[in-house]
Amino acid sequence: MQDNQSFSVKGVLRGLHYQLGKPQGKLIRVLSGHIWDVAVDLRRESPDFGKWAGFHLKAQSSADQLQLLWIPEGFAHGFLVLSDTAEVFYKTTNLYHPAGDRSILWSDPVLAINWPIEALDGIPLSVSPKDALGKHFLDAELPPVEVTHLV
Ligand SMILES: Cc1cn([C@H]2C[C@H](O)[C@@H](COP(=O)(O)OP(=O)(O)O[C@H]3O[C@@H](C)C(=O)[C@@H](O)[C@H]3O)O2)c(=O)[nH]c1=O
Repeated sequence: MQDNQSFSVKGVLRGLHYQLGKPQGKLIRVLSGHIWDVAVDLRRESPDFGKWAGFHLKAQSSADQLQLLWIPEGFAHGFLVLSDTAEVFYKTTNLYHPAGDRSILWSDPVLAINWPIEALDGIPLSVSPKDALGKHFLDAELPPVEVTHLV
């Protein structure tokens, strides 16, 4: 539906983002560099609700397999750039919908995401003002329960 591309330097942390109203599944590919990518299950009906999963994603070199990560609708998404620079390309299942744009705090203590900050070799984290004001998980406005998931 929409193609996005972002460029970031080492230490940039984006997330944890999701959209209300027009949820976005995301197919992630790193064009250059190395990121640690994380998905958080926000589907209240899911047995994995509130759990996170992290993945190292690197650009494909001639010897490597192509790495693509699929993040379904109903998940929050974020990543931390571990290489000097990184270009990330991702396709989404819905268009950007600013009114539904939401951010959960990357450092939320309930989620307790184990970001690989030690891999930054002392480079400080860089979080946007918007993401620094992300909601705590327990205060976040979550997507509605998907009736289709219950049957
Ligand atoms: C994502 C996006 C942002 N924007 C604008 C809004 C704002 O002015 C500027 C920067 O927005 P952000 O700070 O949200 O950009 P960014 O931190 O790159 O947001 C992305 O982060 C990763 C982790 C995701 O999961 C993506 O879905 C997306 O939310 O770009 C668009 O116009 N269209 C878009 O699709």
